[in-house]
Amino acid sequence: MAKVLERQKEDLSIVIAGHVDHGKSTIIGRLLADTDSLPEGKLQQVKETCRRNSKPFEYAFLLDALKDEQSQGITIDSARCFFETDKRRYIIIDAPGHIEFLKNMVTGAARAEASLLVIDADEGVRENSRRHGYMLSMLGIKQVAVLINKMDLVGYNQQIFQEIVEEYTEFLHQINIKPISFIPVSGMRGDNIANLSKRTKWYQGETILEVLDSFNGEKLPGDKPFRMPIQDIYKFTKGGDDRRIIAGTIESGQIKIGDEIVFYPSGKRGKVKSIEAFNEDPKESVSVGYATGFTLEEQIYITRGEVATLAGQSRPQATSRIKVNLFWLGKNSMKKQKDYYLKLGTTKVKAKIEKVVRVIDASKLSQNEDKNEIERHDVAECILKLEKAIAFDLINEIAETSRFVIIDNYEIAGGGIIQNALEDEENWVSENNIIWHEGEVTYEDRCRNIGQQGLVVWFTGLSGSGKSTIAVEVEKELIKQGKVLYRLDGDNIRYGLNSDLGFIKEDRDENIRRITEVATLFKDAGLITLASFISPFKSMRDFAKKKIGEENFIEIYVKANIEVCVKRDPKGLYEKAKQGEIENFTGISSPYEEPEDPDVVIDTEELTVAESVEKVLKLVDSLQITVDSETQKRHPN
Ligand SMILES: Nc1ncnc2c1ncn2[C@@H]1O[C@H](COP(=O)(O)OS(=O)(=O)O)[C@@H](OP(=O)(O)O)[C@H]1O
Ligand SMILES: Nc1ncnc2c1ncn2[C@@H]1O[C@H](COP(=O)(O)OP(=O)(O)O)[C@@H](O)[C@H]1O
Repeated sequence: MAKVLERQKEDLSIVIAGHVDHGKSTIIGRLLADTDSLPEGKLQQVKETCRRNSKPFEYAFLLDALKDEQSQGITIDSARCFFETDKRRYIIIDAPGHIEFLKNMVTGAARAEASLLVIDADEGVRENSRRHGYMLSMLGIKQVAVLINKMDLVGYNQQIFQEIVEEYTEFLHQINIKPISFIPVSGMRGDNIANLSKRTKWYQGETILEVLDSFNGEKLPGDKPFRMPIQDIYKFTKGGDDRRIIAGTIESGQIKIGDEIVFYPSGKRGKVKSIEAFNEDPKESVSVGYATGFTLEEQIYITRGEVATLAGQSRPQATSRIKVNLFWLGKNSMKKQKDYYLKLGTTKVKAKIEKVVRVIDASKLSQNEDKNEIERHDVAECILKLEKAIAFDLINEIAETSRFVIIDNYEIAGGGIIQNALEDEENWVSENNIIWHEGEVTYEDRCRNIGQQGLVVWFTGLSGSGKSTIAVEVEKELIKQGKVLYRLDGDNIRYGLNSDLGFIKEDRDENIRRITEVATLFKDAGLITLASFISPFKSMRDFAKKKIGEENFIEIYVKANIEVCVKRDPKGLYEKAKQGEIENFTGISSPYEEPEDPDVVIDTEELTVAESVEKVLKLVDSLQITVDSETQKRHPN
């Protein structure tokens, strides 16, 4: 588990951004030097090196010199450095690559609460001065100070300063940012960084350090509703210790023992039994910023990616259709139809563009409503369709649980914020006034009653590959183990429930849809369902997995070559199909789409029936969390 954060003096993370060569590194070097945050002798050492190489000393060199030093507490990793004023400790995040910055903002590794935007007085407002402003505004960083740097190059001319102030203020106004101040500075000469400069007598404002100290720090814990994205569940089952610690980092709010937690999107609930801290005594309460864990009175099954919230406080949104504002930094444009991953908090789901509403040029602020793809450096408003519902907040409510990144081919390629939660189109039932009637007995009650969790083991494969043979044997073994289960088989279901369906694609899809509904109900009853169907189409297998729930679903590909299946031909059907007596026969005259990423592949040409069965049982065993019989309840509360 992540170490609990040590917190003494207040921390404030600031992102520093600006066009290349506008002087970010020099300003950072100055800030470190002027606040005595450099290691003993470092300044002298760098000056000495410059002298030896007959190079004029620059404060920017300090950053390079510090990059290698990891031990001093104030040194720099490639993107961050630290310094202190009397008021607090600052973490300066340099945002050169942006992707890294984006990742840090979204994962919480380094989350900026304010920003310094640097503009070169000599060059004036450049494309990136505007783009970076836009990006920060979008990510919800509203505390901004603008540093007009290199004033020495323009003779400390107030007129030039004023013109830039006017031009940039107008731009920032359009993107909803009201800068706290504009400061005329020279990183090179140290004007208005830690001390007011005599060279800008016309400037009546504050130094950079004073402005930093005037930024608001993070909101007090408890100001906002509790949010903790679940990172992991740690199970201890040895030596009488049967705790299940639900771990994560608290993004906002606080909890205490006895509080009722509601997890989203599942809606599951439980009461906090204990609060755990790594290498520390258990605590009574814990608040924002801590990596922590808690246990619950109830044994409920939740997974990474859910968001823990407090009952009675405002709830997060949960849907699989969202309207977002995103900016794209990927080499390849973001396109409709293509699958991406969206990562928000600890959840990661497949995402597709449903609609590009408009594309905005972040520098010129021009808009285009006819584009169908999002190019590098574009900002876009679009509707995303996610593979399943996720929990999140809107940017104005809780920014931390509203920011996301988009992953394209394993790399972060864009990011943004969620503007709106949209109705799930699949939710036609609500439009037809059909409302699921929740009884008072919960899924957890049912599971406790029979001492197991609901699980669907889905066997897919060609006719004759061995699905039924294996499922029948697995069923016998699980019954011996005392499990409560039911086996659903292609032929049996088509015997009654689906006797109206044939083998054209539409009928096969409807077959699997109905079976999925049945399996979902069985799962909800706490049963183990062994489902063996050819289920030749990936889209319907994915549908089953999504509907039943990934954590309660195992996909097993029972694999055997078509030639082998034809040879086995246990029911003589291949022979008939070849003679043209059966139409649309899978593998002969109808396709079978092989699973791309099943939980397990059972190659029945290689394994014996007994070996196949053992493989399945092992997997079922590793996933089935047996509910403790002592806590079994015959009746729910
Ligand atoms: N045209 C055609 N294609 C495939 N299978 C056929 C066909 N006609 C009848 N059968 C018999 O039906 C069983 C498959 O039913 P499923 O419900 O599993 O099929 S599907 O998932 O809807 O594709 C299948 O059972 P298994 O051999 O156990 O797979 C066959 O016995
Ligand atoms: N390792 C194996 N696993 C399962 N079945 C096997 C295996 N090796 C041979 N077989 C034979 O293959 C046939 C599979 O038929 P069946 O289980 O009805 O397939 P399906 O349900 O996939 O149509 C049976 O006759 C079975 O005895």
